Amino acid sequence: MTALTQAPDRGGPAQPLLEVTGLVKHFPIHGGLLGRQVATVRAVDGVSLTIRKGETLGIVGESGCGKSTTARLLMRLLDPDAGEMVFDGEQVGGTDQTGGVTLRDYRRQVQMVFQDSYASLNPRLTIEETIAFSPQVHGVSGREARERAHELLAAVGLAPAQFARRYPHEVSGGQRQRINIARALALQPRLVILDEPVSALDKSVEAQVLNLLVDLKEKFGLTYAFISHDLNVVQYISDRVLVMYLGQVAEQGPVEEIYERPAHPYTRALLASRPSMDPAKRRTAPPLTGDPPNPVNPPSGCRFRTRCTLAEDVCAQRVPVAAPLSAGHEAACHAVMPGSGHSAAPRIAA
Ligand SMILES: Nc1ncnc2c1ncn2[C@@H]1O[C@H](COP(=O)(O)OP(=O)(O)OP(=O)(O)O)[C@@H](O)[C@H]1O
Repeated sequence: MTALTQAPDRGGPAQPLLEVTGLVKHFPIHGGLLGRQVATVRAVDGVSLTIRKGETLGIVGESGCGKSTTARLLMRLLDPDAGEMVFDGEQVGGTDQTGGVTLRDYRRQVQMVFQDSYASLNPRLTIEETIAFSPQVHGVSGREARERAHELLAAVGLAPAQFARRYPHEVSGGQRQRINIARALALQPRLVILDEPVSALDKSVEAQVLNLLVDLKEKFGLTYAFISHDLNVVQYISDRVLVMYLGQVAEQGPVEEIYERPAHPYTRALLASRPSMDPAKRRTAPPLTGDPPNPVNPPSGCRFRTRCTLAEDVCAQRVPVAAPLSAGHEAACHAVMPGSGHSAAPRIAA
């Protein structure tokens, strides 16, 4: 048995693997003849989250709410403007002097799978070369890296004898996404960030790839952050769910809590807007209307207030903080925050 088929001891499921506090990423917009900065897109604006060992954290929200920017920050493909990241108890971005995990080591332990399976593969490399590339960069011998590539091809359901020598354009979209997954696992990561990994696939292929991801997580002892705008897919795959709105966290909690007892009006509206065959799952709240505001100039106070049926004066005046609702479930909404001044808020006992 080789190292790849043996899941290393990664600790109990409740321990945090990645803890992120106050993550911020603003993009400057330049314009005019002199190319001066004319505006700032507040793509991610104070996101805090925890991904526990062995779990899948689903991240949902409408287009433009900052999911992909969050994914790139978690992967450290982008540098945050502010915020702290702690990976398995160690500060991310440390040096020999400061201690902590170096970015190079972090980027080995955290890998990413993107939506566009074709764009993320080099068309000039065979599938075997594609998967073996990163291990070789990290000092694994050519022979061992090729063996690892074949083992991973088999693990993602592609017969090595049939696929190893082919090029990305010679396989289907679903097979290409399997290759991307194999490539992401080649450095034996602990955390895999999946950014809309099944959104470009047909429904039947989508189900196969989702089941494959579930199997691989078990087999290799992985932890996932799963980003998607598809609430049904996120419900299927996640243990916990984080709902983003306009660069911030609206609500987070265990998957059953979020889907059965959503507290934030945004989560309720999102769920009411999703396509469902089950009438009981439809229209539990008014569905979403309109588009999210521009993240260059977000509304004051609660960012959702301009689309919220519960909005009151306090929602424009104060930024809501996350209110704890039940174990691990919290929502940033004045209407659920005891003593917030919102007419629907629980009263604080004297
Ligand atoms: N490099 C960039 N420069 C300027 N603005 C950016 C940049 N990248 C993202 N944005 C903006 O940041 C906001 C968040 O974008 P992001 O792609 O993270 O959202 P998303 O939730 O992943 O959306 P989608 O589901 O459409 O991919 C958007 O308004 C987007 O236009």
